[in-house]
Amino acid sequence: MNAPTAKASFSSKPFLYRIRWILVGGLVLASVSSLFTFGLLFLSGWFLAAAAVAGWGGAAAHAAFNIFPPACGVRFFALGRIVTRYLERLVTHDAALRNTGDLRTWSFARLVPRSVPLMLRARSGDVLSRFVKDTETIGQYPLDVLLPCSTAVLCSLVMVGVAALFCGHAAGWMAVGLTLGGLMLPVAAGRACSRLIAEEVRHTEKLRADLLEDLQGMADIIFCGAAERKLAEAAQTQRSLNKVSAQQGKRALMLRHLLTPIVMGTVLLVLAAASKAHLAGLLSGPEIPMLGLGALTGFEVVQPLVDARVAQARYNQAAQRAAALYNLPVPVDEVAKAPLPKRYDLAMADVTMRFNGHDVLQGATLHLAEGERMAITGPSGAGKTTLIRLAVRFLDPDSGSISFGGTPLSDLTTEELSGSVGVMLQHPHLFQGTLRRNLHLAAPGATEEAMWGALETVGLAAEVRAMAEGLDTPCGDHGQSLSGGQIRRFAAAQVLLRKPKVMILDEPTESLPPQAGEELIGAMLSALPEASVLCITHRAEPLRFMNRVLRLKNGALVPQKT
Ligand SMILES: Nc1ncnc2c1ncn2[C@@H]1O[C@H](COP(=O)(O)OP(=O)(O)OP(=O)(O)O)[C@@H](O)[C@H]1O
Repeated sequence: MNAPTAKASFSSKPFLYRIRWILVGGLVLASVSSLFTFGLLFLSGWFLAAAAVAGWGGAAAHAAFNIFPPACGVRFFALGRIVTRYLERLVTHDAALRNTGDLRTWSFARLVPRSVPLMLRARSGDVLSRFVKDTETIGQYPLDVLLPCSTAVLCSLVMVGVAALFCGHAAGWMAVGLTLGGLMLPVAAGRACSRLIAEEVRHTEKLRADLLEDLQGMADIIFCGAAERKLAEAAQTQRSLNKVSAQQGKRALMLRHLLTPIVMGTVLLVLAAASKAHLAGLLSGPEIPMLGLGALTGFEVVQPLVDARVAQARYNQAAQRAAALYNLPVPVDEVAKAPLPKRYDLAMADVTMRFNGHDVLQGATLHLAEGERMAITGPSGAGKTTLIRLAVRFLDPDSGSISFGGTPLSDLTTEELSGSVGVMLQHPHLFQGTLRRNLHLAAPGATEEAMWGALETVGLAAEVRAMAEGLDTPCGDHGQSLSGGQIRRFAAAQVLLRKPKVMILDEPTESLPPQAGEELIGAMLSALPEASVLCITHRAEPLRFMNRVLRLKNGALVPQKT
Protein backbone atom coordinates (compact mmCIF):
# COMPACT_ATOMS: atom_id res chain seq x y z
CA MET A 1 0.00 0.00 0.00
CA ASN A 2 1.26 3.49 -0.80
CA ALA A 3 1.99 5.70 2.16
CA PRO A 4 -0.50 8.51 2.70
CA THR A 5 0.64 11.99 1.86
CA ALA A 6 0.23 13.42 5.36
CA LYS A 7 2.65 12.24 8.05
CA ALA A 8 1.02 9.11 9.34
CA SER A 9 0.64 8.51 13.03
CA PHE A 10 -1.53 6.29 15.12
CA SER A 11 -1.99 6.56 18.83
CA SER A 12 -3.74 4.02 20.99
CA LYS A 13 -3.83 6.46 23.93
CA PRO A 14 -7.49 7.51 23.49
CA PHE A 15 -8.50 3.83 23.47
CA LEU A 16 -6.42 3.04 26.54
CA TYR A 17 -7.85 6.07 28.29
CA ARG A 18 -11.35 4.61 27.97
CA ILE A 19 -10.36 1.42 29.79
CA ARG A 20 -7.92 3.05 32.21
CA TRP A 21 -9.73 1.98 35.38
CA ILE A 22 -10.04 -1.62 34.22
CA LEU A 23 -6.32 -1.53 33.47
CA VAL A 24 -5.54 -0.12 36.91
CA GLY A 25 -7.66 -2.93 38.43
CA GLY A 26 -5.77 -5.48 36.29
CA LEU A 27 -2.42 -4.01 37.37
CA VAL A 28 -3.37 -4.17 41.05
CA LEU A 29 -4.58 -7.77 40.74
CA ALA A 30 -1.56 -8.89 38.69
CA SER A 31 0.82 -7.25 41.17
CA VAL A 32 -0.97 -8.68 44.21
CA SER A 33 -0.97 -12.13 42.62
CA SER A 34 2.79 -11.95 41.92
CA LEU A 35 3.47 -10.62 45.41
CA PHE A 36 1.42 -13.47 46.90
CA THR A 37 3.62 -15.94 44.99
CA PHE A 38 6.66 -14.14 46.33
CA GLY A 39 5.18 -14.19 49.84
CA LEU A 40 4.36 -17.87 49.53
CA LEU A 41 7.91 -18.95 48.67
CA PHE A 42 9.53 -16.37 50.92
CA LEU A 43 7.55 -17.61 53.91
CA SER A 44 7.76 -21.29 52.90
CA GLY A 45 11.55 -21.02 52.72
CA TRP A 46 11.69 -19.62 56.21
CA PHE A 47 9.02 -22.03 57.51
CA LEU A 48 10.71 -25.21 56.25
CA ALA A 49 14.13 -24.13 57.47
CA ALA A 50 12.78 -22.99 60.86
CA ALA A 51 10.87 -26.29 61.28
CA ALA A 52 14.04 -28.25 60.50
CA VAL A 53 16.07 -26.17 62.95
CA ALA A 54 13.39 -26.74 65.61
CA GLY A 55 13.49 -30.48 64.87
CA TRP A 56 17.27 -30.61 65.32
CA GLY A 57 17.13 -28.42 68.39
CA GLY A 58 15.47 -31.10 70.52
CA ALA A 59 12.20 -31.17 72.47
CA ALA A 60 12.56 -27.71 74.05
CA ALA A 61 13.15 -25.96 70.72
CA HIS A 62 10.39 -28.06 69.16
CA ALA A 63 7.92 -26.97 71.81
CA ALA A 64 8.96 -23.32 71.46
CA PHE A 65 8.34 -23.37 67.68
CA ASN A 66 4.76 -22.27 66.95
CA ILE A 67 3.76 -23.84 63.64
CA PHE A 68 0.36 -22.15 63.46
CA PRO A 69 1.07 -18.56 62.23
CA PRO A 70 3.49 -19.52 59.38
CA ALA A 71 1.20 -22.38 58.27
CA CYS A 72 -1.72 -19.93 58.13
CA GLY A 73 0.44 -17.46 56.20
CA VAL A 74 1.42 -20.11 53.66
CA ARG A 75 -2.24 -21.07 53.13
CA PHE A 76 -3.24 -17.42 52.87
CA PHE A 77 -0.65 -16.71 50.16
CA ALA A 78 -1.40 -19.94 48.28
CA LEU A 79 -5.14 -19.32 48.19
CA GLY A 80 -4.83 -15.57 47.58
CA ARG A 81 -2.53 -16.21 44.66
CA ILE A 82 -5.07 -18.49 42.94
CA VAL A 83 -7.99 -16.12 43.50
CA THR A 84 -6.14 -12.95 42.41
CA ARG A 85 -4.66 -14.70 39.34
CA TYR A 86 -8.16 -15.79 38.30
CA LEU A 87 -9.63 -12.29 38.85
CA GLU A 88 -6.69 -10.71 37.06
CA ARG A 89 -7.30 -12.90 33.98
CA LEU A 90 -11.00 -11.94 33.99
CA VAL A 91 -10.29 -8.22 34.28
CA THR A 92 -7.37 -7.97 31.84
CA HIS A 93 -8.99 -10.12 29.14
CA ASP A 94 -12.11 -7.98 29.47
CA ALA A 95 -9.93 -4.89 28.97
CA ALA A 96 -8.27 -6.39 25.87
CA LEU A 97 -11.60 -7.43 24.34
CA ARG A 98 -13.13 -4.00 24.95
CA ASN A 99 -10.05 -2.35 23.50
CA THR A 100 -10.14 -4.53 20.36
CA GLY A 101 -13.90 -3.92 19.99
CA ASP A 102 -13.47 -0.13 20.25
CA LEU A 103 -10.60 -0.25 17.76
CA ARG A 104 -12.59 -2.29 15.25
CA THR A 105 -15.55 0.10 15.41
CA TRP A 106 -13.23 3.08 15.01
CA SER A 107 -11.31 1.37 12.17
CA PHE A 108 -14.51 0.58 10.29
CA ALA A 109 -15.73 4.17 10.64
CA ARG A 110 -12.35 5.36 9.25
CA LEU A 111 -12.46 2.89 6.33
CA VAL A 112 -15.92 3.82 5.05
CA PRO A 113 -15.17 7.39 3.88
CA ARG A 114 -11.87 6.14 2.44
CA SER A 115 -13.44 3.53 0.18
CA VAL A 116 -12.45 5.31 -3.06
CA PRO A 117 -8.70 5.65 -2.28
CA LEU A 118 -8.80 2.17 -0.78
CA MET A 119 -10.21 0.67 -3.96
CA LEU A 120 -7.49 2.42 -5.93
CA ARG A 121 -4.47 1.97 -3.73
CA ALA A 122 -4.93 -0.97 -1.40
CA ARG A 123 -5.06 -4.71 -1.89
CA SER A 124 -8.20 -6.30 -0.40
CA GLY A 125 -6.26 -9.02 1.43
CA ASP A 126 -4.03 -6.40 2.97
CA VAL A 127 -6.94 -4.24 4.14
CA LEU A 128 -8.62 -7.32 5.59
CA SER A 129 -5.50 -8.39 7.41
CA ARG A 130 -4.99 -4.88 8.82
CA PHE A 131 -8.61 -4.69 9.88
CA VAL A 132 -8.63 -8.13 11.53
CA LYS A 133 -5.10 -9.01 12.61
CA ASP A 134 -3.58 -5.60 13.26
CA THR A 135 -6.53 -4.35 15.32
CA GLU A 136 -6.18 -7.53 17.39
CA THR A 137 -2.45 -6.91 17.91
CA ILE A 138 -3.12 -3.29 18.88
CA GLY A 139 -6.05 -4.35 21.08
CA GLN A 140 -3.86 -6.86 22.94
CA TYR A 141 -1.24 -4.19 23.69
CA PRO A 142 -2.38 -3.52 27.27
CA LEU A 143 -2.41 -7.25 28.04
CA ASP A 144 0.79 -8.22 26.21
CA VAL A 145 2.96 -5.18 26.87
CA LEU A 146 1.63 -2.64 29.35
CA LEU A 147 0.62 -4.96 32.17
CA PRO A 148 3.70 -7.22 32.25
CA CYS A 149 6.01 -4.19 32.19
CA SER A 150 4.23 -2.21 34.90
CA THR A 151 3.72 -5.31 37.07
CA ALA A 152 7.44 -6.13 36.76
CA VAL A 153 8.51 -2.63 37.83
CA LEU A 154 6.06 -2.41 40.73
CA CYS A 155 6.64 -5.91 42.10
CA SER A 156 10.43 -5.78 41.70
CA LEU A 157 10.52 -2.61 43.83
CA VAL A 158 8.35 -4.19 46.54
CA MET A 159 10.27 -7.49 46.54
CA VAL A 160 13.68 -5.82 46.71
CA GLY A 161 12.32 -3.55 49.46
CA VAL A 162 11.10 -6.54 51.50
CA ALA A 163 14.45 -8.34 51.05
CA ALA A 164 16.26 -5.16 52.15
CA LEU A 165 14.41 -5.28 55.49
CA PHE A 166 16.36 -8.47 56.23
CA CYS A 167 19.66 -8.05 54.40
CA GLY A 168 20.77 -5.01 52.41
CA HIS A 169 23.47 -6.85 50.43
CA ALA A 170 21.19 -9.70 49.44
CA ALA A 171 18.58 -7.14 48.32
CA GLY A 172 21.29 -5.35 46.32
CA TRP A 173 22.19 -8.54 44.41
CA MET A 174 18.53 -9.21 43.84
CA ALA A 175 18.12 -5.71 42.36
CA VAL A 176 21.12 -6.24 40.08
CA GLY A 177 19.79 -9.62 38.86
CA LEU A 178 16.27 -8.31 38.26
CA THR A 179 17.62 -5.29 36.37
CA LEU A 180 19.83 -7.48 34.18
CA GLY A 181 17.05 -9.96 33.44
CA GLY A 182 14.26 -7.39 33.17
CA LEU A 183 16.06 -4.69 31.23
CA MET A 184 19.03 -6.10 29.37
CA LEU A 185 17.31 -9.14 27.88
CA PRO A 186 14.22 -7.25 26.62
CA VAL A 187 16.44 -4.53 25.10
CA ALA A 188 18.47 -7.27 23.38
CA ALA A 189 15.21 -8.91 22.22
CA GLY A 190 14.13 -5.60 20.68
CA ARG A 191 17.42 -5.31 18.80
CA ALA A 192 17.49 -8.94 17.72
CA CYS A 193 13.86 -9.32 16.67
CA SER A 194 12.42 -5.96 15.49
CA ARG A 195 13.82 -6.15 11.96
CA LEU A 196 12.81 -9.80 11.60
CA ILE A 197 9.30 -9.03 12.82
CA ALA A 198 9.01 -6.23 10.26
CA GLU A 199 10.08 -8.68 7.54
CA GLU A 200 7.74 -11.34 8.86
CA VAL A 201 4.82 -8.89 8.74
CA ARG A 202 5.76 -7.87 5.18
CA HIS A 203 5.85 -11.48 3.96
CA THR A 204 2.60 -12.36 5.76
CA GLU A 205 0.92 -9.30 4.26
CA LYS A 206 2.08 -10.26 0.77
CA LEU A 207 1.06 -13.88 1.17
CA ARG A 208 -2.45 -13.01 2.38
CA ALA A 209 -3.06 -10.37 -0.27
CA ASP A 210 -1.70 -12.65 -3.05
CA LEU A 211 -3.79 -15.59 -1.88
CA LEU A 212 -7.01 -13.58 -1.75
CA GLU A 213 -6.40 -12.10 -5.21
CA ASP A 214 -5.46 -15.50 -6.63
CA LEU A 215 -8.60 -17.07 -5.22
CA GLN A 216 -10.77 -14.29 -6.62
CA GLY A 217 -9.12 -14.39 -10.02
CA MET A 218 -8.63 -18.16 -10.17
CA ALA A 219 -10.39 -18.53 -13.54
CA ASP A 220 -8.26 -15.81 -15.17
CA ILE A 221 -5.09 -17.33 -13.73
CA ILE A 222 -5.96 -20.71 -15.23
CA PHE A 223 -6.91 -19.21 -18.60
CA CYS A 224 -3.64 -17.26 -18.72
CA GLY A 225 -1.75 -20.49 -17.95
CA ALA A 226 -0.27 -18.75 -14.90
CA ALA A 227 -1.30 -21.29 -12.24
CA GLU A 228 2.18 -22.86 -11.96
CA ARG A 229 3.85 -19.46 -11.73
CA LYS A 230 1.43 -18.27 -9.07
CA LEU A 231 1.96 -21.44 -7.04
CA ALA A 232 5.73 -21.07 -7.25
CA GLU A 233 5.43 -17.42 -6.18
CA ALA A 234 3.25 -18.34 -3.18
CA ALA A 235 5.64 -21.14 -2.21
CA GLN A 236 8.60 -18.73 -2.41
CA THR A 237 6.85 -16.16 -0.19
CA GLN A 238 5.90 -18.92 2.26
CA ARG A 239 9.55 -20.12 2.37
CA SER A 240 10.78 -16.58 3.07
CA LEU A 241 8.13 -16.22 5.76
CA ASN A 242 9.11 -19.54 7.38
CA LYS A 243 12.75 -18.52 7.33
CA VAL A 244 12.29 -15.17 9.11
CA SER A 245 9.72 -16.64 11.54
CA ALA A 246 12.12 -19.42 12.50
CA GLN A 247 15.01 -16.96 12.87
CA GLN A 248 12.92 -14.64 15.00
CA GLY A 249 11.60 -17.52 17.12
CA LYS A 250 15.13 -18.87 17.70
CA ARG A 251 16.47 -15.50 18.81
CA ALA A 252 13.58 -14.91 21.21
CA LEU A 253 13.98 -18.45 22.62
CA MET A 254 17.72 -18.00 23.14
CA LEU A 255 17.13 -14.74 25.01
CA ARG A 256 14.43 -16.37 27.13
CA HIS A 257 16.92 -19.13 28.07
CA LEU A 258 19.60 -16.57 28.93
CA LEU A 259 17.48 -15.68 31.92
CA THR A 260 18.31 -19.04 33.58
CA PRO A 261 22.02 -18.30 34.24
CA ILE A 262 21.07 -14.82 35.46
CA VAL A 263 18.53 -16.34 37.89
CA MET A 264 21.00 -18.97 39.14
CA GLY A 265 23.80 -16.44 39.53
CA THR A 266 21.54 -14.02 41.42
CA VAL A 267 20.23 -16.73 43.78
CA LEU A 268 23.79 -17.86 44.55
CA LEU A 269 24.93 -14.29 45.23
CA VAL A 270 21.87 -13.64 47.43
CA LEU A 271 22.55 -16.85 49.38
CA ALA A 272 26.21 -15.90 49.77
CA ALA A 273 25.30 -12.40 51.03
CA ALA A 274 22.69 -13.85 53.42
CA SER A 275 25.15 -16.46 54.74
CA LYS A 276 27.71 -13.73 55.37
CA ALA A 277 25.10 -11.73 57.26
CA HIS A 278 24.23 -14.86 59.25
CA LEU A 279 27.87 -15.42 60.19
CA ALA A 280 28.02 -11.80 61.30
CA GLY A 281 25.01 -12.53 63.53
CA LEU A 282 22.74 -10.20 61.56
CA LEU A 283 20.43 -12.88 60.14
CA SER A 284 18.95 -16.05 61.55
CA GLY A 285 19.61 -19.38 59.77
CA PRO A 286 16.10 -19.91 58.35
CA GLU A 287 16.24 -16.45 56.80
CA ILE A 288 18.98 -17.61 54.38
CA PRO A 289 16.77 -19.99 52.31
CA MET A 290 13.92 -17.49 52.71
CA LEU A 291 15.93 -14.82 50.89
CA GLY A 292 17.19 -17.37 48.31
CA LEU A 293 13.69 -18.52 47.45
CA GLY A 294 12.47 -14.91 47.47
CA ALA A 295 15.12 -14.00 44.87
CA LEU A 296 14.12 -16.99 42.76
CA THR A 297 10.44 -15.97 42.80
CA GLY A 298 11.30 -12.38 42.01
CA PHE A 299 12.22 -13.47 38.49
CA GLU A 300 8.69 -14.63 37.85
CA VAL A 301 7.71 -11.01 37.14
CA VAL A 302 10.59 -10.29 34.76
CA GLN A 303 10.35 -13.58 32.87
CA PRO A 304 7.53 -12.37 30.51
CA LEU A 305 9.44 -9.22 29.54
CA VAL A 306 11.27 -10.71 26.54
CA ASP A 307 7.90 -11.72 25.10
CA ALA A 308 6.50 -8.31 26.02
CA ARG A 309 9.30 -6.64 24.02
CA VAL A 310 8.57 -8.90 21.04
CA ALA A 311 4.86 -7.99 21.40
CA GLN A 312 5.86 -4.32 21.50
CA ALA A 313 7.72 -4.75 18.19
CA ARG A 314 4.62 -6.38 16.67
CA TYR A 315 2.48 -3.56 18.06
CA ASN A 316 4.80 -0.96 16.46
CA GLN A 317 4.40 -2.65 13.08
CA ALA A 318 0.62 -2.88 13.46
CA ALA A 319 0.38 0.78 14.53
CA GLN A 320 2.46 1.91 11.53
CA ARG A 321 0.30 -0.10 9.17
CA ALA A 322 -2.87 1.23 10.82
CA ALA A 323 -1.61 4.78 10.37
CA ALA A 324 -0.92 4.18 6.68
CA LEU A 325 -4.42 2.80 6.16
CA TYR A 326 -6.61 4.93 8.38
CA ASN A 327 -4.89 8.23 7.55
CA LEU A 328 -5.42 7.92 3.80
CA PRO A 329 -6.82 11.24 2.60
CA VAL A 330 -10.63 11.34 2.55
CA PRO A 331 -11.86 12.31 -0.93
CA VAL A 332 -14.86 14.24 0.45
CA ASP A 333 -14.97 16.69 3.35
CA GLU A 334 -16.81 15.32 6.34
CA VAL A 335 -20.01 17.22 7.20
CA ALA A 336 -22.45 17.33 10.07
CA LYS A 337 -25.64 15.43 9.36
CA ALA A 338 -28.09 17.70 7.48
CA PRO A 339 -31.71 16.75 6.74
CA LEU A 340 -32.41 15.49 3.22
CA PRO A 341 -34.04 18.21 1.11
CA LYS A 342 -37.71 17.76 0.13
CA ARG A 343 -36.98 18.46 -3.55
CA TYR A 344 -34.86 16.11 -5.58
CA ASP A 345 -33.58 17.91 -8.66
CA LEU A 346 -29.88 17.41 -9.32
CA ALA A 347 -27.74 20.24 -10.63
CA MET A 348 -24.07 20.42 -11.59
CA ALA A 349 -22.50 23.71 -12.64
CA ASP A 350 -19.09 24.13 -14.19
CA VAL A 351 -17.71 21.00 -12.57
CA THR A 352 -14.05 20.12 -13.11
CA MET A 353 -12.31 16.96 -11.97
CA ARG A 354 -8.67 16.11 -12.46
CA PHE A 355 -6.97 12.76 -11.95
CA ASN A 356 -3.20 12.30 -12.12
CA GLY A 357 -2.71 15.65 -13.82
CA HIS A 358 -5.35 14.93 -16.44
CA ASP A 359 -8.63 16.89 -16.64
CA VAL A 360 -11.42 14.32 -16.90
CA LEU A 361 -14.24 16.83 -16.46
CA GLN A 362 -13.88 20.47 -17.54
CA GLY A 363 -16.86 22.69 -16.87
CA ALA A 364 -19.49 19.90 -16.95
CA THR A 365 -22.97 21.35 -16.39
CA LEU A 366 -26.34 19.60 -16.16
CA HIS A 367 -29.73 20.00 -14.52
CA LEU A 368 -31.85 16.92 -13.93
CA ALA A 369 -35.32 18.21 -13.02
CA GLU A 370 -37.66 16.21 -10.76
CA GLY A 371 -39.16 13.37 -12.78
CA GLU A 372 -36.91 14.01 -15.78
CA ARG A 373 -35.13 11.14 -17.55
CA MET A 374 -31.71 11.97 -18.89
CA ALA A 375 -29.11 9.80 -20.61
CA ILE A 376 -25.41 10.55 -20.80
CA THR A 377 -23.33 8.96 -23.50
CA GLY A 378 -19.71 9.34 -24.46
CA PRO A 379 -16.60 7.39 -25.37
CA SER A 380 -14.95 4.98 -22.96
CA GLY A 381 -12.90 6.83 -20.35
CA ALA A 382 -14.73 10.14 -20.99
CA GLY A 383 -15.65 10.46 -17.32
CA LYS A 384 -19.26 9.18 -17.20
CA THR A 385 -18.77 7.02 -14.11
CA THR A 386 -16.88 9.89 -12.51
CA LEU A 387 -20.03 12.01 -12.97
CA ILE A 388 -22.02 9.39 -11.02
CA ARG A 389 -19.44 9.28 -8.26
CA LEU A 390 -19.69 13.05 -7.98
CA ALA A 391 -23.51 12.94 -8.01
CA VAL A 392 -23.61 10.60 -5.00
CA ARG A 393 -20.69 12.32 -3.28
CA PHE A 394 -18.22 9.51 -3.45
CA LEU A 395 -15.93 12.28 -4.66
CA ASP A 396 -15.95 16.06 -4.34
CA PRO A 397 -15.21 18.08 -7.51
CA ASP A 398 -12.02 20.09 -7.83
CA SER A 399 -14.15 23.11 -8.71
CA GLY A 400 -17.73 23.96 -9.64
CA SER A 401 -20.86 23.21 -7.65
CA ILE A 402 -23.28 20.33 -7.30
CA SER A 403 -26.62 20.53 -5.51
CA PHE A 404 -29.44 18.16 -4.68
CA GLY A 405 -32.90 19.67 -4.16
CA GLY A 406 -31.22 23.08 -3.92
CA THR A 407 -28.92 21.97 -1.06
CA PRO A 408 -25.20 21.99 -1.87
CA LEU A 409 -24.05 18.39 -2.07
CA SER A 410 -21.15 19.31 0.20
CA ASP A 411 -23.74 19.59 3.04
CA LEU A 412 -24.92 16.01 2.52
CA THR A 413 -23.29 12.62 2.89
CA THR A 414 -23.50 9.64 0.55
CA GLU A 415 -25.39 7.79 3.25
CA GLU A 416 -28.04 10.52 3.50
CA LEU A 417 -28.31 10.72 -0.27
CA SER A 418 -28.93 6.98 -0.43
CA GLY A 419 -32.32 7.69 1.20
CA SER A 420 -33.46 9.35 -2.06
CA VAL A 421 -31.05 8.11 -4.68
CA GLY A 422 -30.87 4.52 -5.95
CA VAL A 423 -27.73 3.59 -7.85
CA MET A 424 -27.28 0.63 -10.17
CA LEU A 425 -23.53 0.27 -10.59
CA GLN A 426 -21.74 -0.73 -13.77
CA HIS A 427 -20.37 -3.78 -11.96
CA PRO A 428 -22.98 -4.73 -9.35
CA HIS A 429 -21.66 -6.66 -6.39
CA LEU A 430 -23.51 -9.56 -4.82
CA PHE A 431 -22.45 -10.66 -1.37
CA GLN A 432 -21.87 -14.27 -0.42
CA GLY A 433 -25.17 -15.49 1.01
CA THR A 434 -28.69 -15.96 -0.29
CA LEU A 435 -30.64 -13.88 -2.80
CA ARG A 436 -32.91 -12.92 0.10
CA ARG A 437 -29.94 -11.63 2.10
CA ASN A 438 -28.80 -9.47 -0.82
CA LEU A 439 -32.31 -8.07 -1.33
CA HIS A 440 -32.55 -7.31 2.39
CA LEU A 441 -29.21 -5.53 2.22
CA ALA A 442 -30.76 -3.07 -0.26
CA ALA A 443 -34.09 -2.81 1.58
CA PRO A 444 -33.94 -4.19 5.12
CA GLY A 445 -37.69 -3.96 5.71
CA ALA A 446 -38.75 -5.50 2.38
CA THR A 447 -41.54 -8.08 2.68
CA GLU A 448 -41.58 -11.40 0.83
CA GLU A 449 -44.29 -10.00 -1.42
CA ALA A 450 -42.28 -6.86 -2.22
CA MET A 451 -39.21 -8.94 -3.04
CA TRP A 452 -41.13 -11.17 -5.44
CA GLY A 453 -42.81 -8.06 -6.92
CA ALA A 454 -39.43 -6.46 -7.68
CA LEU A 455 -38.09 -9.71 -9.16
CA GLU A 456 -41.24 -9.98 -11.29
CA THR A 457 -40.73 -6.43 -12.61
CA VAL A 458 -37.16 -7.13 -13.72
CA GLY A 459 -38.17 -10.47 -15.27
CA LEU A 460 -36.27 -12.62 -12.79
CA ALA A 461 -39.12 -14.11 -10.71
CA ALA A 462 -39.70 -17.17 -12.92
CA GLU A 463 -35.98 -18.01 -12.92
CA VAL A 464 -35.73 -17.68 -9.13
CA ARG A 465 -38.88 -19.79 -8.62
CA ALA A 466 -37.31 -22.48 -10.78
CA MET A 467 -34.30 -22.62 -8.43
CA ALA A 468 -34.68 -25.38 -5.83
CA GLU A 469 -34.22 -23.00 -2.90
CA GLY A 470 -35.99 -19.97 -4.39
CA LEU A 471 -35.05 -16.78 -2.56
CA ASP A 472 -32.81 -18.84 -0.29
CA THR A 473 -30.55 -19.83 -3.18
CA PRO A 474 -26.91 -19.00 -2.38
CA CYS A 475 -25.42 -16.40 -4.74
CA GLY A 476 -21.86 -17.69 -4.39
CA ASP A 477 -18.87 -15.43 -4.02
CA HIS A 478 -19.42 -12.25 -6.12
CA GLY A 479 -22.69 -13.78 -7.41
CA GLN A 480 -20.90 -16.71 -9.10
CA SER A 481 -24.06 -18.79 -9.25
CA LEU A 482 -25.87 -16.19 -11.40
CA SER A 483 -25.27 -15.21 -15.01
CA GLY A 484 -24.09 -11.68 -15.91
CA GLY A 485 -27.57 -10.77 -17.15
CA GLN A 486 -29.20 -12.20 -14.01
CA ILE A 487 -26.86 -10.19 -11.79
CA ARG A 488 -27.78 -7.00 -13.66
CA ARG A 489 -31.52 -7.68 -13.36
CA PHE A 490 -31.06 -8.58 -9.69
CA ALA A 491 -29.29 -5.24 -9.13
CA ALA A 492 -32.24 -3.52 -10.84
CA ALA A 493 -34.60 -5.30 -8.40
CA GLN A 494 -32.49 -4.05 -5.48
CA VAL A 495 -32.85 -0.47 -6.74
CA LEU A 496 -36.62 -0.84 -7.23
CA LEU A 497 -37.10 -2.21 -3.72
CA ARG A 498 -35.66 1.01 -2.31
CA LYS A 499 -38.26 3.10 -4.20
CA PRO A 500 -35.80 5.96 -4.81
CA LYS A 501 -36.80 9.40 -6.03
CA VAL A 502 -33.78 9.47 -8.35
CA MET A 503 -32.43 6.43 -10.19
CA ILE A 504 -28.84 6.56 -11.35
CA LEU A 505 -28.16 3.73 -13.76
CA ASP A 506 -24.63 2.99 -15.01
CA GLU A 507 -24.80 0.88 -18.18
CA PRO A 508 -28.05 -0.82 -17.03
CA THR A 509 -28.45 -2.95 -20.17
CA GLU A 510 -24.92 -4.30 -20.38
CA SER A 511 -24.70 -8.12 -20.59
CA LEU A 512 -28.36 -8.28 -21.69
CA PRO A 513 -29.57 -8.87 -25.25
CA PRO A 514 -31.03 -5.66 -26.77
CA GLN A 515 -34.65 -6.83 -26.43
CA ALA A 516 -34.16 -7.87 -22.77
CA GLY A 517 -32.33 -4.62 -22.05
CA GLU A 518 -35.16 -2.57 -23.47
CA GLU A 519 -37.72 -4.57 -21.48
CA LEU A 520 -35.74 -4.08 -18.29
CA ILE A 521 -35.55 -0.28 -18.66
CA GLY A 522 -39.23 -0.10 -19.66
CA ALA A 523 -40.26 -2.17 -16.63
CA MET A 524 -38.14 -0.16 -14.20
CA LEU A 525 -39.54 3.14 -15.42
CA SER A 526 -43.12 1.83 -15.27
CA ALA A 527 -42.54 0.60 -11.70
CA LEU A 528 -41.28 4.03 -10.57
CA PRO A 529 -42.93 6.44 -13.01
CA GLU A 530 -42.22 9.55 -10.95
CA ALA A 531 -38.55 8.93 -10.34
CA SER A 532 -35.97 11.02 -12.15
CA VAL A 533 -33.44 9.00 -14.09
CA LEU A 534 -29.81 9.66 -14.89
CA CYS A 535 -28.69 6.88 -17.19
CA ILE A 536 -25.11 6.36 -18.35
CA THR A 537 -25.09 4.24 -21.47
CA HIS A 538 -23.11 3.16 -24.50
CA ARG A 539 -26.10 1.31 -25.81
CA ALA A 540 -29.11 2.53 -27.76
CA GLU A 541 -31.88 0.65 -25.89
CA PRO A 542 -32.31 3.07 -22.94
CA LEU A 543 -32.30 6.16 -25.18
CA ARG A 544 -35.88 5.91 -26.40
CA PHE A 545 -37.14 6.18 -22.80
CA MET A 546 -35.23 9.40 -22.11
CA ASN A 547 -36.41 13.02 -22.29
CA ARG A 548 -32.91 14.27 -23.03
CA VAL A 549 -29.57 12.85 -24.07
CA LEU A 550 -26.27 14.59 -23.28
CA ARG A 551 -22.90 13.59 -24.64
CA LEU A 552 -19.79 13.87 -22.55
CA LYS A 553 -17.08 15.18 -24.81
CA ASN A 554 -13.73 16.67 -23.85
CA GLY A 555 -14.91 16.89 -20.25
CA ALA A 556 -18.07 18.90 -21.02
CA LEU A 557 -21.72 17.88 -21.50
CA VAL A 558 -23.31 18.80 -24.79
CA PRO A 559 -26.87 18.02 -25.98
CA GLN A 560 -27.10 15.12 -28.41
CA LYS A 561 -29.83 14.49 -30.93
CA THR A 562 -31.30 11.00 -30.58
N1 LIG B 1 -10.36 7.74 -8.60
C1 LIG B 1 -9.65 7.86 -9.72
N2 LIG B 1 -8.33 8.08 -9.67
C2 LIG B 1 -7.59 8.23 -10.78
N3 LIG B 1 -8.11 8.19 -12.02
C3 LIG B 1 -9.42 7.96 -12.14
C4 LIG B 1 -10.26 7.77 -11.00
N4 LIG B 1 -11.53 7.57 -11.45
C5 LIG B 1 -11.48 7.63 -12.79
N5 LIG B 1 -10.23 7.87 -13.21
C6 LIG B 1 -9.80 8.07 -14.58
O1 LIG B 1 -10.71 9.01 -15.14
C7 LIG B 1 -11.06 8.67 -16.47
C8 LIG B 1 -12.57 8.54 -16.62
O2 LIG B 1 -12.99 7.37 -15.96
P1 LIG B 1 -14.53 6.95 -15.92
O3 LIG B 1 -14.61 5.65 -15.25
O4 LIG B 1 -15.32 8.06 -15.35
O5 LIG B 1 -14.84 6.81 -17.48
P2 LIG B 1 -16.14 6.26 -18.17
O6 LIG B 1 -16.56 7.31 -19.14
O7 LIG B 1 -17.16 5.83 -17.20
O8 LIG B 1 -15.54 5.00 -18.93
P3 LIG B 1 -16.28 3.65 -19.41
O9 LIG B 1 -17.36 4.05 -20.34
O10 LIG B 1 -15.18 2.92 -20.09
O11 LIG B 1 -16.76 2.99 -18.17
C9 LIG B 1 -10.30 7.41 -16.80
O12 LIG B 1 -9.14 7.78 -17.51
C10 LIG B 1 -9.93 6.83 -15.44
O13 LIG B 1 -8.72 6.15 -15.50
